[in-house]
Amino acid sequence: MYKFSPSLMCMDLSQFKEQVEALNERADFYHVDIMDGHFVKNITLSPFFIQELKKITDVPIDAHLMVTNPADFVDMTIDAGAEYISLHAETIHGDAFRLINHIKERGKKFGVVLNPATPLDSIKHYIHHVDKLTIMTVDPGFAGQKFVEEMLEKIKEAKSLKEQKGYNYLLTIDGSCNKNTFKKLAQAGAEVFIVGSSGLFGLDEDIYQAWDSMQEIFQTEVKDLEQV
Ligand SMILES: O=C(CO)[C@H](O)[C@H](O)[C@H](O)COP(=O)(O)O
Ligand SMILES: [Co+2]
Repeated sequence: MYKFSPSLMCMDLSQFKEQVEALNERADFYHVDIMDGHFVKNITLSPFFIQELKKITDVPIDAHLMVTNPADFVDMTIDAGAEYISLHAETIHGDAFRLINHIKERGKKFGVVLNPATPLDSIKHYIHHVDKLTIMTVDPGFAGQKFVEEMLEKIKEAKSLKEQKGYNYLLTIDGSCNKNTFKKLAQAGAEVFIVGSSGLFGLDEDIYQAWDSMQEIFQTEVKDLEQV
C-alpha cells in the first residue's frame, strides 16, 4: 500500500489551517523541511512550525533536518512534536549511534536521508536501526528541481536489501515525485512519496482538488504494477 507525505514547505501558508485540516483526512505523514542555510543554502520551516502544526493534527510528522549539526536540533524538534527525526547521513559521521540511541530513548523514530551522491553502503553499520530511509531524488535545499534518474538504481538496491535482510525501514522518496516519476519510482520499490510543488500543491489552488488530481494521476501511472 503506497503512502503519501505532503511536503509542507510547498503548501500555501496563507491557507495553513484550511490546507492542514483537508490533508488530515488524507495524508499518511507530513514532511517538514528544516534547513540551516549552511548544510543547504536555504532556510525554510522550523521546530516552531511543527509546534503550531501539532496543535491541529495527529498525522505523524517527519522532520527532515538539512542542518550541519543535527545534535543541536533533535530535542527541539522532538519537543515540538515530530514523530520521525530524519537526519542526513552526511551530517552524523561522528555521533550516529549517540543520536540513534537518543532519538529511540525519547520514544521517537530514527530516519536517515541520503543525498543523491551518497551511496547506500555509507549507512551499512546502522541501517538495521533505521525506521524511515529517505532517498533524495534531487540535491537538497529547494523544491521544484529536476529528478535525478540515477537514483532509481539506489532505490532498487535499498528495496532489495530490505527484502533480503528483513529490515523495517519505510522506503521514502524526496524530490520531484510527480506524474513524470510516479511509475518508475513505484517500479523501483518506493513505498512513501513525499509530494511537494510538482506532485501535489502545484496541481490546483484548491487542496481537495489537488489531492484528488494527484491520486488520480498516481493510480493511472501505477495501475499495472503490483501494490507494495
Ligand atoms: O527536501 C526537500 C528539498 O530539499 C523538500 O522535501 C521538497 O519539498 C521536495 O523536494 C519536494 O518538492 P518537489 O517540488 O516535489 O520537488
Ligand atoms: Co525534504
